[in-house]
Amino acid sequence: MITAETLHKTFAGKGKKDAPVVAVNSVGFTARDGEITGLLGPNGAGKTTTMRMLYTLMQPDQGRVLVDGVNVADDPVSVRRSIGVLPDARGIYKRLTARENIRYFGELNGMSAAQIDARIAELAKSLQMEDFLDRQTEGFSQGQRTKTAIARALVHSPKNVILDEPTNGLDVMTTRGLREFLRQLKQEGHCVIFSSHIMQEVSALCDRIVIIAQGRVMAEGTPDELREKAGEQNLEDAFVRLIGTEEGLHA
Ligand SMILES: Nc1ncnc2c1ncn2[C@@H]1O[C@H](COP(=O)(O)OP(=O)(O)OP(=O)(O)O)[C@@H](O)[C@H]1O
Repeated sequence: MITAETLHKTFAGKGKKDAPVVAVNSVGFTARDGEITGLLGPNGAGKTTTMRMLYTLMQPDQGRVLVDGVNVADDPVSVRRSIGVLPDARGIYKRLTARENIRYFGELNGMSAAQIDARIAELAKSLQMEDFLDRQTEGFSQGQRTKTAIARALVHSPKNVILDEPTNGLDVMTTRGLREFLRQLKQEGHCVIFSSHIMQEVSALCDRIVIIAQGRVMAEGTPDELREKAGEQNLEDAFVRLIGTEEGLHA
């Protein structure tokens, strides 16, 4: 379970005249185990910055993050072991094959060679990576890179999974496969958080949705709760009403 409490993050403006950018302004929500929680918001809403604070890459100016009850600021090392992260910059090593990229992370997490091999076989099957698993990743398509980065994030079977725009740039079939995979993680009891600016993506997958715009949580709840809150039958109309603009909510 991941809880964000009143997170704030402001970036200093660059250049003499630039004002500071308030990227995240009092964001709070809880992502439960066995559920998929979606952070939905237009470009620049603060999703990536929020996620970076969840996965210990960035420290909030105010507020705190609890992962399974542990304050990230108190024990970032143990928290990192219990989370798997697909960062916005996928950052896979291009000289290594997909298998070597995944294996390296397994080693960093203290897994044995046999454990790593078994886990890679499982992930490669679920993510349909078998055809390119032993190719060097230089020249990989965006979908192949994303799958490699997801497998690498999950090699140590982390309880909590944080994915920044996982379906960005993926084709329809790959997206469907990935959705199935995320549902499988949920069924296994993992806590899954992912971000997206595509309303249809979030509504197809999420148990709970946190709508973020201009660094703030505009609304939060199940799709039904959001429809009720907005007084709209149609989820898309509900989003538009809650966010106050249609900008950025479409594919
Ligand atoms: N390192 C940084 N320095 C300065 N400003 C930043 C930095 N990182 C983010 N920002 C600003 O903070 C705001 C929120 O950015 P963020 O990347 O969190 O949004 P996002 O919701 O993930 O957007 P997108 O959907 O476009 O990826 C933006 O105005 C962005 O320009």
